[in-house]
This record gives sequence, C-alpha cells and structure tokens, in this order.
Amino acid sequence: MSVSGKVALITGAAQGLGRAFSEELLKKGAKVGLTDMNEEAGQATVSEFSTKYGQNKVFFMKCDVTSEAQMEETFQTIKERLGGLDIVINNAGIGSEFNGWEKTVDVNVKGVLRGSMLAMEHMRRDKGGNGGVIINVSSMGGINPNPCGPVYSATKAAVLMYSLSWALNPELTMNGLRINALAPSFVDTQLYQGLSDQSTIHVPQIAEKIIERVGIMTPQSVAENMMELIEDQTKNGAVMKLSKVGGKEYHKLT
Ligand SMILES: NC(=O)C1=CN([C@@H]2O[C@H](COP(=O)(O)OP(=O)(O)OC[C@H]3O[C@@H](n4cnc5c(N)ncnc54)[C@H](O)[C@@H]3O)[C@@H](O)[C@H]2O)C=CC1
Ligand SMILES: CCCCCC(=O)CC\C=C/C=C/C=C/[C@@H](O)[C@@H](O)CCCC(=O)O
Repeated sequence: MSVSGKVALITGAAQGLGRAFSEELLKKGAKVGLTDMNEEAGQATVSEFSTKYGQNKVFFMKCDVTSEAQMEETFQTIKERLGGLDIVINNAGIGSEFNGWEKTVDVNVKGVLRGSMLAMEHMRRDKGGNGGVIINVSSMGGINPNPCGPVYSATKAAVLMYSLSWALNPELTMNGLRINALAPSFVDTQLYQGLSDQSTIHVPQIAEKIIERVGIMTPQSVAENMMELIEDQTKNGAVMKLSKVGGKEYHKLT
C-alpha cells in the first residue's frame, strides 16, 4: 500500500519513536495526526513539520491514551480534519516499574487496546471506513524475558498477543484491516535515556550488559524499517523484531 495521500494517527508522537514514525510518513506523502499528552512538545514538533512538509499535511491534538473520552474525540477530529483514517500507530508507552507500575499497565496495555478498538471502529469497511492498517508498538522485551523490567515486559507481551489474536480473526481481514506489531530492542529516545532512573529499572547492571550486547538504534532507522509493516499488503499478524546487532527479523510463531 502506498502511503501517499493516506491519513495516519499516531499516539505519543511528540518525541522519540512516535515523532520519527510521523516524519517518515510525512516524507512519503502521508498526512499525519500527531497526538500526545505533552502539548508543548507536540505543538513544537508539529510546527517544525508544518514548515517542512506543509501546513495541511499535519495536525496536533493533545490526547492522553488513558482517557477514553480524549481518545474518542481525537480519532473523530483527526479523521474530519485530515479527511479520513488509514493508518493507526499505537505507540505511546512508559516504563515505570515501582510506584508507577499500574500507570505502566494503563498506558502500555489499556492505551494500545483502546487505540486498536477505536481504529477498528473508524477503519472497518462494515463500519463505514476504508480499511487500513494498525501498528502496535511492543518491544523485544515482549518476546525475550527481561529481568530489568518485568512489568514493562508483561505489558509488551500483552500488546503482542492482542495484535496477533486480532490478526487471525477473519472479521478484520474481510473488512480491509491488517494489524501488525513492532518489537524493537533499545532505541536512543528519552525512554531509553531514563533507564538510569531507578524508578524505571531493576538491576541496571544487567541492563547495561544487555545493551552492550545488542546495541542501540536510532529512532530514524526504526521508523524506516517499520514502514514495511504498513506498505507490504501481505503483512498481517507480523511481528517485526529490530535490533542494532541482529537487524530486521520477523518473529516466528510456534
Ligand atoms: N526506546 C526504546 O528503547 C524502545 C521503546 N519502545 C516503545 O516505543 C514506544 C515509544 O517510546 P519512546 O519513543 O522510546 O519513548 P519517549 O519517552 O521518547 O516517547 C514517548 C511519548 O509518549 C508520550 N506519552 C507517554 N504517556 C502518554 C499517555 N498516557 N498518553 C499519550 N502520550 C503519552 C510521551 O509524552 C512521549 O512524547 C513505547 O511504547 C516504548 O515502550 C519499544 C522498544 C524499545
Ligand atoms: C523503560 C524501559 C525501556 C525499555 C526499552 C525497550 O523496550 C528495549 C527492549 C527491552 C527489553 C529487551 C530485552 C532483551 C533481552 C535480551 O536478553 C536478548 O534476548 C535480546 C536479543 C536481541 C537480539 O538478539 O536481537
């Protein structure tokens, strides 16, 4: 599927991976609705992208993925403002392991499930949509056991199974929708830089060893690879694993 002229909605897009996904889509001619709970950073990113890619190509909406009302309003508004909805990337995610662990579940699991359900409501052909593709951002930690972040990894495994289960449901494919998951290893973003903060990690020494072994990717390289999950019409229920050391691989399900 060519993304030129298509409309994408991305959560957690003010910075990091969400920002890189937005820019990659804009470069290829898509229109992008960036959403994030951080309004200041979101507006700054959109103002930069408007200058580079055109004012009518990009739109920002403040949205916390833990709020059902904000998510509903955001999907409706972006669809109206940008003239449709074809691509949804449920990207917003956090990594608190201790005091904030329940918030990690709320954002990483409930936020992604909520975004997926709304995407289906808006994009399924039997609901008046034009079909399209949902990309849910998981992590290598959702596939490989991760002693540094059990809560985080549990949330990312949930994202993976939710996406794969829907992909096997003919109701979705019959209505023109595909659903894929992205599972990167470490990427140089604020989330990764926060790993030294003790609220986000168990046993930092183990994390350092894993990072030494697998390396750190740039957000741009992840975004460039991720496009295959959108553009390749044969990809449904695919899990793209990315790491600096291993490159791109599709996870084989047993
Ligand atoms: N950086 C890494 O090493 C990896 C990150 N990931 C995943 O990629 C996704 C993006 O992470 P990064 O860009 O690295 O992080 P980041 O911290 O740089 O960006 C996350 C963005 O999400 C927003 N956000 C957080 N909570 C939100 C909420 N409740 N509602 C709306 N927006 C919210 C933040 O304001 C921020 O703009 C996350 O799901 C993360 O788990 C996956 C694998 C590796
Ligand atoms: C606040 C948390 C930020 C975490 C950012 C990530 O999501 C990065 C990935 C998280 C966990 C990684 C787990 C790695 C497990 C390793 O034991 C190893 O099995 C990974 C091998 C990767 C490869 O060979 O490509």
